[in-house]
Amino acid sequence: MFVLRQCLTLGTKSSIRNFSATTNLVNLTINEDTGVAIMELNKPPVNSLNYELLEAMHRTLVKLENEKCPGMILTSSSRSTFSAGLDLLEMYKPTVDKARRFWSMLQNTWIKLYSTPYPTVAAINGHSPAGGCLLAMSCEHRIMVPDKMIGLNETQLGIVAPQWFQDCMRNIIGERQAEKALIAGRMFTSEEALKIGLVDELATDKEDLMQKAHDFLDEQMGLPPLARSVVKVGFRKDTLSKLINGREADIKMFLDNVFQPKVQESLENYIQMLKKK
Ligand SMILES: CCCCC/C=C/C(=O)SCCNC(=O)CCNC(=O)[C@H](O)C(C)(C)COP(=O)(O)OP(=O)(O)OC[C@H]1O[C@@H](n2cnc3c(N)ncnc32)[C@H](O)[C@@H]1OP(=O)(O)O
Repeated sequence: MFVLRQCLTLGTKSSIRNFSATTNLVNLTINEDTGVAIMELNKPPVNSLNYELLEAMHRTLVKLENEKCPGMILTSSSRSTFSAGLDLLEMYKPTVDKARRFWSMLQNTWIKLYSTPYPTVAAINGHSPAGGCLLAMSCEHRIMVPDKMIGLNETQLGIVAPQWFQDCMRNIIGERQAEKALIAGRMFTSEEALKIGLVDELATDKEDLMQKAHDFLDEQMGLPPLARSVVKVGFRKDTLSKLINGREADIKMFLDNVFQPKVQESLENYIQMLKKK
């Protein structure tokens, strides 16, 4: 543990391999002593998930899988935001081809993240609405800094959280809480999210956040990895298979939904509102 902390705080070059050169959108740091990967989303200002960021994430997850990563921390380089969710500009007046390509990459990335055999922890160092919340919920453990917001707020935007977003939430906070949260499109403060189990721990600041994330991975990496991963994937397989076996239907649902005039109107108003802030 001491070695790991020293590497992180001092940035000891011999112990950390940094792959940020391969893609600027995701900074990947791997500790050579422990193998632990830190995947830092780096699309300023708010890590909105456009095709390019999703593709960079997917590529990074494939790399980690090939290298038999023992554990991964997902976090963000933004000071305010973990991820602002799906990039609204990808959904506002797209061509059919662009929308289809975007949604398919979102599916690819989520399937990879949700099915990782190794332990994953979301170090949520900022706001985490909608697709940002999905990323956090796809990790095994969630630790969040205080005074930020997290949740699936789609309803409030006049759009519908896809079934697999909803399933992820239901799997974590249970049927009743998820139904209430999803119908209202409710955003929770960090403290409220802890109370309902949407996040597992709160941290005092970024340093504490990363320390707690490493502590979680240390504990998980002490377990027999094969048994651990079989149980994890077993718990997730129904949610995964639903999407994997229904990818085309899910794309069709997205396309039908996103091209509705009412949805386009809601997106336009929301984008304008964000720009005027
Ligand atoms: C039809 C099927 C739908 C499928 C399901 C959809 C899922 C989704 O994920 S939809 C996206 C939902 N996301 C949100 O509701 C978040 C919107 N953003 C915010 O609430 C805030 O930006 C914030 C709390 C995340 C961060 O606040 P702050 O630090 O104050 O930053 P600003 O609001 O000033 O934003 C900076 C900059 O970024 C633009 N922006 C914010 N979010 C998005 C986004 N999701 N997509 C694209 N662009 C976004 C914002 O417009 C600002 O732009 P500029 O004015 O040009 O700087």
